[in-house]
Amino acid sequence: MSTHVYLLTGYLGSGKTTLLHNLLGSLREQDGEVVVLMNEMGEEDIDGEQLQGFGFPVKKMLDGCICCSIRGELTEGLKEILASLKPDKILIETTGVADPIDVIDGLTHPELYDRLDLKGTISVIDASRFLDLNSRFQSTGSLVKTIRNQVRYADLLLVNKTDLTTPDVLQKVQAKLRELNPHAPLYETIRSEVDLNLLLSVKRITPPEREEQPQTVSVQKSIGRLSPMDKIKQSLGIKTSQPSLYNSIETFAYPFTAPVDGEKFEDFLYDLPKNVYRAKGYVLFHGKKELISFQHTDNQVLMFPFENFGPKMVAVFIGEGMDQEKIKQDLEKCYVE
Ligand SMILES: Nc1nc2c(ncn2[C@@H]2O[C@H](COP(=O)(O)OP(=O)(O)OP(=O)(O)O)[C@@H](O)[C@H]2O)c(=O)[nH]1
Repeated sequence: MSTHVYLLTGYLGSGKTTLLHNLLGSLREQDGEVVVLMNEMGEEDIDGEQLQGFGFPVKKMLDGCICCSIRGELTEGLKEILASLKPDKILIETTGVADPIDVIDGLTHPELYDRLDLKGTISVIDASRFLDLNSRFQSTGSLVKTIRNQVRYADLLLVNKTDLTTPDVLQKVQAKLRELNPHAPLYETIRSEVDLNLLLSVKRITPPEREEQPQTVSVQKSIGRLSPMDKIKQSLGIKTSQPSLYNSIETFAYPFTAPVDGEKFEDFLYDLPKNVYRAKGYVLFHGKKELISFQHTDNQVLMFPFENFGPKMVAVFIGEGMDQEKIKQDLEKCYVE
């Protein structure tokens, strides 16, 4: 029997890890082996630390983006998981800037094709930022395709963070999502809370249901038949040699050398330039004992005490064209003199 695979996608900070938390919490009460495969951009793993403790193996790929190591790490990782753990389900959380098509490429590697059954792609959308990201990236052209593909190729859409938006904006978000993907079931959520059974019964949307894509499919005429990977691409209506848009995204990690002033650090996060899409990590505030886990997306800063076993004090930044030196200098001003 093949292993069921669920792909969790969505832009940076949309709520994928929160969804994994919820899913693992519910799956713990059911039978069957579950393995989580996640990748974290940058050198440090922040989300993985927070997923420990559910009793399921969490396999991490830290070395860059899932889509760039598709024939290497993802394939090798999956092969290893299948051989050693023989799970019933694999949940894959992709980095927020992965194009689901690239990941589907990896899953359709010839050696894995028969052993994995991709049940569907679940896309988490940050309702409070979707319209802004869509128009902002449209003007730069850099990530808009990835963001749209995360919607377009989803088999189920979770419109998350509805608590941070108004009914009016929500309606516009839904209209835009429906334009991109008229068929996927769509659920509004807060903190990615949704009935587990709805997620697990996700079904791949088959080609006739998909909107016609403007791109033409380049069939391998010389061979006369399509490889499994190209079949998937064809079914998705895309070219077989689509370049990844990932290249323009960069990450860096900054290890803290001492505790910081809490207020200065909060200001630092709020003042981060717009081209820093995400910052997250663990930090110690001067005079306090407990570690603080922080999360930053462009309109939100969240901090909470973190009592798990001791992760390193580190900040990870994800963005485009970031002035790393300036960010590090600003961060160092947060140390207590
Ligand atoms: N207000 C609010 N916050 C949320 C909601 N869902 C998630 N969050 C918070 O948003 C932040 C980002 O959520 P994550 O689940 O880490 O998002 P992600 O998509 O895994 O982020 P990346 O790993 O960077 O791609 C966290 O601090 C969450 O607690 C929501 O519905 N409402």
